[in-house]
Amino acid sequence: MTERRLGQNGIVQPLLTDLYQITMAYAYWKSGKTKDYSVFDLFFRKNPFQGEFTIFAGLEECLKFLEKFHYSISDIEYLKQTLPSNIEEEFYEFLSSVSAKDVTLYAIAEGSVAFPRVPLMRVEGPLIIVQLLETTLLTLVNYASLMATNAARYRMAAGNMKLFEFGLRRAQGPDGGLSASKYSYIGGFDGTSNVLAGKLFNIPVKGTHAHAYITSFNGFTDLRNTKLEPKAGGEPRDLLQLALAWRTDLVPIFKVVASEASDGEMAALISFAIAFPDGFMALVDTYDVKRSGLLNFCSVALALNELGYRAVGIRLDSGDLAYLSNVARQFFSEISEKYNIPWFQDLMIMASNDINEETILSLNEQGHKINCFGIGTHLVTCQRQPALGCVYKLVELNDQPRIKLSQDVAKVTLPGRKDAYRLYSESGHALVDLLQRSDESPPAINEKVLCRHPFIESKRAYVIPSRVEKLLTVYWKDGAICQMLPDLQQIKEGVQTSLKTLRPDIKRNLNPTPFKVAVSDCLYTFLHNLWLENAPIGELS
Ligand SMILES: Nc1ncnc2c1ncn2[C@@H]1O[C@H](COP(=O)(O)OP(=O)(O)OP(=O)(O)O)[C@@H](O)[C@H]1O
Ligand SMILES: O=P(O)(O)OC[C@H]1O[C@H](OP(=O)(O)OP(=O)(O)O)[C@H](O)[C@@H]1O
Ligand SMILES: O=C(O)c1cccnc1
Ligand SMILES: [Mg+2]
Repeated sequence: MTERRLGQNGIVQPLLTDLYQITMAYAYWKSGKTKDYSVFDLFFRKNPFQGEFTIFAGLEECLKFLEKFHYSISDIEYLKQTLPSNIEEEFYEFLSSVSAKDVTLYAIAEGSVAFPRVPLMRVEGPLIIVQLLETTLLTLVNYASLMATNAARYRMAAGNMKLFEFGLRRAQGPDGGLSASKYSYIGGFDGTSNVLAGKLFNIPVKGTHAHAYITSFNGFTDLRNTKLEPKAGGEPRDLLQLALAWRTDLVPIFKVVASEASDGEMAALISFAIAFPDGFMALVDTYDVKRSGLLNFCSVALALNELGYRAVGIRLDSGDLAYLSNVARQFFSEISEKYNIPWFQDLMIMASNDINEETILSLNEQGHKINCFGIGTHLVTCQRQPALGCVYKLVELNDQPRIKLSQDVAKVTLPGRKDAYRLYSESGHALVDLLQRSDESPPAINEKVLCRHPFIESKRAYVIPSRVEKLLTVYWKDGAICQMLPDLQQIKEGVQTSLKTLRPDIKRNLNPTPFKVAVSDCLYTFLHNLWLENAPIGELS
């Protein structure tokens, strides 16, 4: 079967929802609302991480959910036991017959940048069914988009450095861990340590070793085998003897006493190099990076080189990562020059240990020689902002607009069935996202269009777009996915392409400029008239 099917999350099913969706379904059904036709918008109100953009993700999983949206016999049995006993039997018959065949779902492209208030999805269809989808769609979009956004921010901070996601052990459970691996890859990571994610989503898997591996060796007597066949074939050589000879040679470069270096660590590195002579990567901070780890690593790497193998690099997991990376690179360069081994100066220096976006930016400022990060906790738990506040709001019922009022203007919903367009400048930058009523004609290239702030009357601007992109397109109709879906790799590339359309000031880390989201003149008037119609006039006394 395709990867996409393999990747399907087994626990995503109709009962993965809030009870109130099902109790509302019964009350809707009881009050004869089975034929009512609804339009819901799924959107967020604020970008996460004090940023001014969000990456939309999770669409494919939503579509897979619609494909199998059906209450099984055991689901119905469970609901019968759980809901009050007065619920009529016919409701359960109705519930066992529901599917998403009468639902139509429009969405923006998965991996695209998105902004507050612009629907990520517009879901239309029978009120009861579309309401029943709320929680599941939200849970599929919220974390996925948050994670992809977090990863995209790390990618921007890290530039061309390699980024690996190491978060499974710290993630919000197995499902959170799996989603984190998938959506951090989409957002810009190069791979994951999560083997199941690698298998399910075809993501590159990578890894080094833990401190336990190093500390499990006490000394050379723990080594049962020290022989390694040269890469080109021939008689196996004693890697330990070769490495020890190199260690003696290197002592003057490292300006340490050979006895300071740990023999247990050296033994661990020898055994790992024998197991993976072509992929030798060493954790060097177990005892002392400068006095032991780097010296032992370089000795083993040079011994491997004698046998025709190229070591990969080191991992630093504690201490001052900027300083230690500079020290390591300096040694690698000296060795490269002294022994005329050009690639030695380019060995990989991976850093890990509680890295977050700010750490990467700070390391960049300080100057460092790291070219790869392994990132877990902060990335997968989105520690800086643990949830994206996507909501799902009714905007139209039976062709009548619906509005949700609030004391907080930011929470007032934009009523009616709407379309969204992204207007671009001649240079290719996105200028504004424009929301219009669906029956308005779309903005046209090279024609002036009035873009209004949804709530502040005086804030408006004319825009003459050089390109107009229709953001919401139909993905699900008549019971089937109706667009070719991009694979993970294409979505990942789409994220970077989409981010390139944003001006740098919108993407910067500190006090970024908000991207403008506007409404058409027609939607502005419509919204404010409806607001006045629905807002009760109070009486002062
Ligand atoms: N040069 C640096 N600039 C900014 N932050 C750094 C720098 N080097 C390391 N860090 C960060 O500082 C923190 C150091 O954490 P902590 O004090 O727990 O680690 P440690 O003492 O080095 O390691 P451990 O306790 O695992 O031996 C980590 O979050 C790390 O990512
Ligand atoms: O720091 P994170 O971003 O979460 O990255 C993953 C961490 O997981 C491992 O540590 P481990 O679980 O062995 O424990 P430690 O915290 O004591 O290093 C690894 O050495 C990293 O430090
Ligand atoms: O492979 C690694 O180095 C790794 C994997 C998970 C967590 N920490 C490190
Ligand atoms: Mg750690």
